[in-house]
Amino acid sequence: MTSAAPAPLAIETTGLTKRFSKQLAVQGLDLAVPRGSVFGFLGPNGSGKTTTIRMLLGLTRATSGDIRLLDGDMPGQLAAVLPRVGALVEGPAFYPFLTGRQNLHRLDTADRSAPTATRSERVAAALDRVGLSHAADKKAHAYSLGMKQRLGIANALLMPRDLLVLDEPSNGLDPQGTREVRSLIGSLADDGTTVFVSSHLLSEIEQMCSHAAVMSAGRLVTQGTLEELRAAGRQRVSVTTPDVDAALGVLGRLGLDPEPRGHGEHVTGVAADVPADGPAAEIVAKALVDAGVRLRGFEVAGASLEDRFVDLTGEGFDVAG
Ligand SMILES: Nc1ncnc2c1ncn2[C@@H]1O[C@H](COP(=O)(O)OP(=O)(O)OP(=O)(O)O)[C@@H](O)[C@H]1O
Repeated sequence: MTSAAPAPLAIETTGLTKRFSKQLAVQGLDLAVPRGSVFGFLGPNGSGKTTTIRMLLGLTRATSGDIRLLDGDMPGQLAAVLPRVGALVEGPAFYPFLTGRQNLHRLDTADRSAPTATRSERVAAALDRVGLSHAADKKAHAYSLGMKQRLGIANALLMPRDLLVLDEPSNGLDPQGTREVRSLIGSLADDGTTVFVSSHLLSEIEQMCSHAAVMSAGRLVTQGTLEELRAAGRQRVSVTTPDVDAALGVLGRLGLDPEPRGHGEHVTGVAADVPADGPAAEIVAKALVDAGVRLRGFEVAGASLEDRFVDLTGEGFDVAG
């Protein structure tokens, strides 16, 4: 599934495939990342996310398929495209006995497209952007993991970027570090930068992304806006009412297959699964009310992305933040 409105794409891959000697790590990937989106690249460990990101950035060659990054072909137009892309992949190596600021100066020196004259200013701005100004002159070995990760993101922000590619930016972080990184990503997107962020945590993607793609065993199983992905799943409607027979009749007439909730004399209502193309919850509620069914409770459940993804991949996802 792709986004309904054909927006200009920041990343587009066609049939992208990577084979390691015996193993197909990525198979026929057609990825469409709209500009301005915060795009979550979700999948369990080993599903091919890092391999895909490495191909996108020209760090490894695709076995077959095409990549367009910011309208340039990769890796053909790598030299023109990469200065517009900030990346955090496998965490940059920092010198522990240099300060955060000194580390960024060093990394900026290595970037030939980065003007020397503005270096100090840009380093200070990047540290400020990630909330590390107060720790700029502390040695990197004294940084927490979350601070190191933010320093890595600051490195990606030393130059103005149209696209940020972040591979598992909150991997290994405690909940506080995870929150810091998450809110930082939200604020980057507010500036209009497209952010492509991988994670194996569904909750993280749900909290910060506008779009997502799901990988399973090297294949893309779905992509789209979070609303599209949610809407494509089944839901379960549960009604609490004393008018059980009437409610069963109404739901049946809507094409659903309702069943009573509760046992014997303790039937408290009815419930029914609503398929993705079934009536919307508000239609069900209105039909019940119009038919004079007295509602004590009306719940819609199962509209979670987790259910949807488990349906699609047959795998559970880590949901903990
Ligand atoms: N250099 C390599 N040589 C051989 N196999 C590899 C290599 N790199 C990755 N793989 C394999 O390709 C598959 C996809 O790995 P990849 O690292 O892309 O997954 P991932 O979704 O990023 O997982 P993780 O979150 O654990 O990094 C895995 O089965 C992995 O073992």
